[in-house]
Amino acid sequence: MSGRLATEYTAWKKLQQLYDSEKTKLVLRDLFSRDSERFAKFSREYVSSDGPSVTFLLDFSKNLVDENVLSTLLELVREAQLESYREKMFSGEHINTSEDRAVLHVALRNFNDWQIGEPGVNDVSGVLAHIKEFTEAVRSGAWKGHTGKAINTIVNIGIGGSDLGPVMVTEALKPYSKRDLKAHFVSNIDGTHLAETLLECDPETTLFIIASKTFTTQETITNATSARDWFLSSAKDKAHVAKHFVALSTNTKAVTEFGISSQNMFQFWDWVGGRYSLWSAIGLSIALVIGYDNFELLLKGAHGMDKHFRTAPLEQNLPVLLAAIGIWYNDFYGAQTHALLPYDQYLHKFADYFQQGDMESNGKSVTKGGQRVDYETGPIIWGAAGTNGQHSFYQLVHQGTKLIPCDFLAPATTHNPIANSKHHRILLSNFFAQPEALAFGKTEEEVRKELGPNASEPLVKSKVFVGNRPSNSILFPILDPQTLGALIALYEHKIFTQGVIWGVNSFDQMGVELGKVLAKNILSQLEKPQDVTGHDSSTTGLIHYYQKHRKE
Ligand SMILES: O=P(O)(O)OC[C@H]1O[C@@](O)(CO)[C@@H](O)[C@@H]1O
Repeated sequence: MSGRLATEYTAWKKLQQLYDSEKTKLVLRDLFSRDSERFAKFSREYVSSDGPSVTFLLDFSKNLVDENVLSTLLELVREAQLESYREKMFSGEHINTSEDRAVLHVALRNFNDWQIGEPGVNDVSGVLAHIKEFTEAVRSGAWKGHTGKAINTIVNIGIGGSDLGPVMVTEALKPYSKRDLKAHFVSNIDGTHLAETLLECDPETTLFIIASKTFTTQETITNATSARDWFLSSAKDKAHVAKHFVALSTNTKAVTEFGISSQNMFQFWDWVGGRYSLWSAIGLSIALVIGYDNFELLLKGAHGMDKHFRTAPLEQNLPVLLAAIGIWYNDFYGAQTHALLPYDQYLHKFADYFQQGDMESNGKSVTKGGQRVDYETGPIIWGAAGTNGQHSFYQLVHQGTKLIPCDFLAPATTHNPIANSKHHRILLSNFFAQPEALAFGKTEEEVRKELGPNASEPLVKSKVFVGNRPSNSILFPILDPQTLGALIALYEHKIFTQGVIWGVNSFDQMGVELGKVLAKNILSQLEKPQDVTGHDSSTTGLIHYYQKHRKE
């Protein structure tokens, strides 16, 4: 049962023994040379069961596993009762125990496929209808600003899950965007973010979207207030706010107190986690940019993956396979990070998105049962689009002292086949080559043969690639809304599965609270040096230096 210490599982102990006894034998050069069927055995093609067609290939053969390791990892998944916990999630049980909430982002893309009893679930379709109606009005020009002009600019003001999902998806699906509708995303409290954005905006043709689940987040409310002040400095009449401000929130009271009417509010519910909210009203900016129909394809692509995750046998279950293999490195090989490396410029925000998605979910050290873990939990998620990463951090990934499991993702077909797709062929040649280099490296013998007999020993040694560095490769036909939806859901369910095994609550975020409280206290002390009390000498010294050197 989840909430237990993972190290208590029998399968965990077996995995430790396997690691200790088999590690030196799990060498990819040997595993591949011994088994010509390895790729066939350790790759799966995903094909959506219904809804919009989605297919992609997951090749996990370049991982440091054999059949025995993989089956033992799946034993661990079973012993942690993943399947039972998965059903609790899908059925709306309050598995977010610290906040007594259900976890039902799957209900946002369910299209009434499954009956779920949680209050609000039956209102999802109504909110989607409101999103459809509103986005079509704005995109068609029917929605007019206070001087009668159509909207040509949207500014989403939100942070964390109220920003990262819309940013990542609107970047990823730019080929589907309405190019004459400019989208901006303001998240940082740093005045620079809003100031620089407003330079691009005309108050007569700009729509502000205030995105905040709680509608209390200091950065967002401060930015929203300043944006409203900026707007009113030219529009003057507060009545005009209604044509240029909408809100996305669970907090109707706070929205109306801010001055946005409930008619201009798109509601969602407490069972939507911030980092799982792009499928909800938080996705309004996405639907404005790519159109409601494509937004619906995004949701339906995710729903197809939900059905796969809910029903596929563990051996065929892609989120479970990714989760299990990730735990093998994180908890037995000592890997501290996991790299997401999309070979698609449109996915350049993919890793950023899952920094919150994964690290805010599983960056925990206490189980749901209140025990401090004695094992590693959530990995550090990072990454960048290929091939840029190859000219930045791949040196360390290939020849550094750290094991960094990598996920490579790529579309077989580009949206931009310039130069007769020459660019795409070069991109994909790297997508294929990097995992090969990481897995199989280059031996000292191969280096000597290449450099000849006169090469110095240090030079030879510096050119050896030890290899045996693991990766997953995900290859899909083209990056369209439904495929993106399925890929995001794939990783969401991977994160869920790992959280169940580690016994942590993947759906609260207590760790973000202390900093906020301390900052509020310091904010009240920034005026004068004598105001600064109750801190260590470092914090006090820093604040005094700031007070001495600030100009404003
Ligand atoms: O949507 P909101 O309520 O403004 O929260 C924004 C973000 O702040 C948090 O750090 C929680 O405080 C993230 O979990 C959340 O996505």
